[in-house]
Amino acid sequence: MTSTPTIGVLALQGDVREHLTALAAADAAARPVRRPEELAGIDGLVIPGGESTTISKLAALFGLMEPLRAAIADGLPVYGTCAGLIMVADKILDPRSGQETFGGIDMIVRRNAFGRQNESFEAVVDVTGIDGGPVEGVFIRAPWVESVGADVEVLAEYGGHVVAVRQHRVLATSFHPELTGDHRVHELFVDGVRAAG
Ligand SMILES: NC(=O)CC[C@H](N)C(=O)O
Repeated sequence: MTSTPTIGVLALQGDVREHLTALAAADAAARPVRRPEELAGIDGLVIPGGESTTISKLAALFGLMEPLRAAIADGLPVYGTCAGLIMVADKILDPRSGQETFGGIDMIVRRNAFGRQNESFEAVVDVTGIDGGPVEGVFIRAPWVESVGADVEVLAEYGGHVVAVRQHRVLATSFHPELTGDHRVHELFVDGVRAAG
């Protein structure tokens, strides 16, 4: 692959523009993806936060559920943030009825785990594989990872809970790094996409 991979941002809901900006800063060619045809030609995909129940519904409506499941199973590198982490989980502990995921990481996640009382906060998180000190994570009604399978790497914990994981080419964080102007998590993902090519 060339040194500038093309990375899609799933544009059904969420911080699409901020992810496009962060990916461009991490030296990727980034573009929104809404329709199954737009999956062609991408080297990786970011799934933004938002509301996982809505993303699940919209993905089904746009005909993206099966193509994306197949692409991930086939090795497409994906980075999911917050609701995006939920979308790449093989299992949700507390799904809404009918809520589905794309899967990709052998883990069980708990939605809204950090609690409604404290719905949104920022915290510094040490992420394995990221140099130069901890990253500032923005947690917005964030999930945590309840348990992981043997092939899943835990990259970060916060408050005793797993908040960043990777399995093969799929990376996921409970927090939003696209809101801070620090692009190191996106760089970690883009480096992984280059290595996969
Ligand atoms: N900021 C977010 O992405 C919130 C995730 C949301 N609580 C969900 O269950 O999908």
